Amino acid sequence: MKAQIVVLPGDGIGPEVAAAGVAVLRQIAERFGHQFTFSEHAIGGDAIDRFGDPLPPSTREALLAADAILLGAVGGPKWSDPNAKVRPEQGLLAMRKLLGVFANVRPLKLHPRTAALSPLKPERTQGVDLVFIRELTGGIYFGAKTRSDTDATDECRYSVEEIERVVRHAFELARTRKKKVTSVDKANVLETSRLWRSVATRVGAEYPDVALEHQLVDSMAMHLLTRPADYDVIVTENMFGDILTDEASVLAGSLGLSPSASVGGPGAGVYEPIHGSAPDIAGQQLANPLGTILSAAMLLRHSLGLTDEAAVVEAAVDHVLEQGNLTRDLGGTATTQAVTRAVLDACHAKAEAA
Ligand SMILES: NC(=O)C1=CN([C@@H]2O[C@H](COP(=O)(O)OP(=O)(O)OC[C@H]3O[C@@H](n4cnc5c(N)ncnc54)[C@H](O)[C@@H]3O)[C@@H](O)[C@H]2O)C=CC1
Ligand SMILES: CC(C)CC(=O)C(=O)O
Ligand SMILES: [Mg+2]
Repeated sequence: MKAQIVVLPGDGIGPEVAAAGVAVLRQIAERFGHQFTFSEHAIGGDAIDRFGDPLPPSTREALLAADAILLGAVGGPKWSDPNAKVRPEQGLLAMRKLLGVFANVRPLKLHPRTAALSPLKPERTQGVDLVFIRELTGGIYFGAKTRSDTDATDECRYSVEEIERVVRHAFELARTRKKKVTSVDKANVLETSRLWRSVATRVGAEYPDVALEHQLVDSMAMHLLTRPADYDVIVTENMFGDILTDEASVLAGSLGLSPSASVGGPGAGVYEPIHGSAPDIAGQQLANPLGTILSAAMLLRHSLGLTDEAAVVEAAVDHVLEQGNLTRDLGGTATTQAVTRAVLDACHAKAEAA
């Protein structure tokens, strides 16, 4: 198959992990006889430096013509002055809005070797297999903002349509899994959450085969650490999902292991690790590339329909974890490039065996 893949390396460790994802996709294309074309474009701080715009027109044009998009990460201290007129993260938000990718799918599957690194007792993490569906194009990140010398505001707004489509996405996914949806909100305080809860309840009635429970976000943050194996699909609004998924990544052993797919728009999906640009380790080959490589596997499955190829990549990652070829965040000493090389070797072996 032919596919145009737009690569957005971004800032900090973004280029290091994006290179790992591209290397794996190139090898899969070669091994399985696909023609993937890769084109790199600017986003975030890199784009501010080069074009004065965190999502320049050349990048927008490429995004709209792509079959799939692989992103590293954006942001960093260089562009983080609270008084800066323009910020890298605006490029990321503008891209999500441009593509209409309202459902951010963040799976959390644990590998026994790395789950053992989690601060939780093994009996607590046993059997954890859950997926967050985070609403991605609405809520407080996209509301009107004001700031004066004396105060500031961020508006949080959700329409029924925005809630309904993402909740429906969660129910459809739950039907293919353990048939349970947990809808997370703050309905004891927020009007947007009360609307969220009423829409989730109405949509849930259309799925009598799927159990629906509502959970307040503060206690959800606690339950994720005390009984994570009780959950299947967790659907929530943009900011709550952003925060809960970083928390949940700890159960897997490292934030660097978590992939994501942003889907639901009319065009291409966006695939990126859930972590940020990690300025504290950038440029040192310390970044764990596995979250990005697993995002590349999601790209193969969800945007290109290449399920066998995606399974080869996921099996290769499992093999590398099993072998203990680990970056520093997982207690190892391997570099980003060495772990990527190990995944490429394992992909080769798994594809031969397939
Ligand atoms: N999608 C994106 O592009 C995102 C961008 N950001 C941006 O990233 C910048 C840094 O934000 P932080 O709050 O520090 O979050 P972060 O996710 O970049 O880093 C948090 C901690 O996790 C570690 N870490 C993250 N990814 C890792 C990996 N692959 N391997 C090993 N260790 C890893 C970092 O070294 C750091 O100690 C900010 O400018 C923020 O806005 C944050 C989240 C997502
Ligand atoms: C700019 C932020 C919304 C990025 C982030 O933290 C994320 O998408 O996980
Ligand atoms: Mg985040």
